[in-house]
Amino acid sequence: NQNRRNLPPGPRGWPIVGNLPQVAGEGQIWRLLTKWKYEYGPVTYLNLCGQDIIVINSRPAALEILERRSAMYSDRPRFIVSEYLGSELAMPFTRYTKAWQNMRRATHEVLHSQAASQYHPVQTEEAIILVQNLLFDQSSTLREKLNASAATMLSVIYGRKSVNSSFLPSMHIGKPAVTISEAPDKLLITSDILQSLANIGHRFTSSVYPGSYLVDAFPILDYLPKFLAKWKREAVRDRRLMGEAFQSYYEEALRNDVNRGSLVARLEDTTLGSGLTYEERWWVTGVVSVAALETTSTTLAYFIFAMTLYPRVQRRAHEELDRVIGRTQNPMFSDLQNLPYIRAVVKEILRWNPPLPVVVPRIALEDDWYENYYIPKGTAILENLWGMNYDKEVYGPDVDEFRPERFLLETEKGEYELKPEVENEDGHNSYGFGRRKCVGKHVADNALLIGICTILWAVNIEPVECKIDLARNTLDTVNPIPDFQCKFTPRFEGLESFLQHLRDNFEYFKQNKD
Ligand code: HEM
Repeated sequence: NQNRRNLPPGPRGWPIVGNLPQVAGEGQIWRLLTKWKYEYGPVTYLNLCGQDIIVINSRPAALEILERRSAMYSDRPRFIVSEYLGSELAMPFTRYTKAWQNMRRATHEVLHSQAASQYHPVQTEEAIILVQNLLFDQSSTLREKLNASAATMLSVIYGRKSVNSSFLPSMHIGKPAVTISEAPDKLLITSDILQSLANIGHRFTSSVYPGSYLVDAFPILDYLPKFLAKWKREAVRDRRLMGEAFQSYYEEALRNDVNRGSLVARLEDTTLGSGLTYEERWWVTGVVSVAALETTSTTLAYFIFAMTLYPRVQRRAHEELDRVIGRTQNPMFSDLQNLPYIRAVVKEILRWNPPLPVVVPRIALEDDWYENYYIPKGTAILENLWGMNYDKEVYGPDVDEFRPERFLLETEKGEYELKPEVENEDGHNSYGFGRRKCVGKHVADNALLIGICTILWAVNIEPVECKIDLARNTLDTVNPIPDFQCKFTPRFEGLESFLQHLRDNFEYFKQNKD
């Protein structure tokens, strides 16, 4: 094919295996892809054992290919192990099918920007609970506290009563025996739903990591019978475990949600779930919970980490909060319009350390051209969101720095306002592009805005002298959680009783007591 002479540039590969040796075993692949971006440009060509891959490294290329031509680029390629795990039921991994459309429609219905504002009250209350836990709860780890806060979404999906009755970590006896990072490829389902959902997420995302399974490079290996293929046995077993877990969460929610407001109840009681089979309904609710949980809690962890590294940013945020909100009331969603610095902090966190630096690839459904480059039909298209967020031409030479001011203009009074071009735009690329763009984006933004604002309003975050380990080489498409220590202290006297007073008057808390 003459056109193949016009494939985008990329690193030279080996005969037969192509670029596999360069990418296989390379943890945090987005850093390597971003290094190549500076050598080869906005689109890079790779070949993994004959599979064409084009990496999209720039926002203009992503907008042109994934948004303007989205009809041609919304399908996912086939990953054999992921298929055995149940990808056809797991929305972020599903092919571009009628079933995906029905799942997307049902989830969009409860997550679009106006629907998302219904959750403001519970997100505001959850932010207060998080602050209380950060300051005064010595019994759980930082990660557990952040996960519990991100689990607000579970109450939307499964109903508040279900979440309160059994899902929150404080209700569980003992800690899970194995943590996520110790066993990413062995699925562990425990009585702790938050831990189990995180483990399910890692099982899927690590199964699509480039080069992680030989069978995806050499599909002929799929003909091996189960007794000769450990990966197949494990994937079949894990699919069963996930299905059983999702089904039990779903059915427990159906029993407990007497108010019938949860996504689960709406899927059963209204036309929302009409295009979905019973099995698809418990999978979609389970998988959306997975997608919501760790992305949000990892972003909160990076926020706290950034505050330990950049006290100057924390000081400026405190100044803005003292000026706009004061200390006699807690932040509300209606305050955010007057808090440009806080809004810039949230944008900068998502730019600086996106929880998903690369995304499950798409596939080109037809032969196509981008600028003068040829994209053959069947090419896997990989979004390098990290590379886009670290684009020096867009964000300046200091892309490694955490600097919210890049989204701000300073006024004559020495205050800040958001640059007009980011007032209604994300300013980063971390939610992806086109028809598969994150469906939970509005809920996620709201949780981060009110969570980060409330933490900064109430708490001083200081580093504790320790070795920070950011170099872990997980073979996964998700950003590893920073491992660090810090100290939280109240920002003003009387905070403890003020928080308790707020909590005593919560709707959420009252229902909790019923
Ligand atoms: C900071 C938080 C979050 C980030 C950075 C994030 C990012 C992303 C990204 C990059 C994708 C893939 C987009 C693509 O293929 O181009 C995605 C997909 C998805 N996200 Fe999120 N997400 C977040 C939170 C959430 C939340 C809170 C929910 C649910 C309430 C959610 C539900 C989903 C679902 C269901 C998909 C699959 C969409 C599809 O394939 O149609 N996410 N997310």
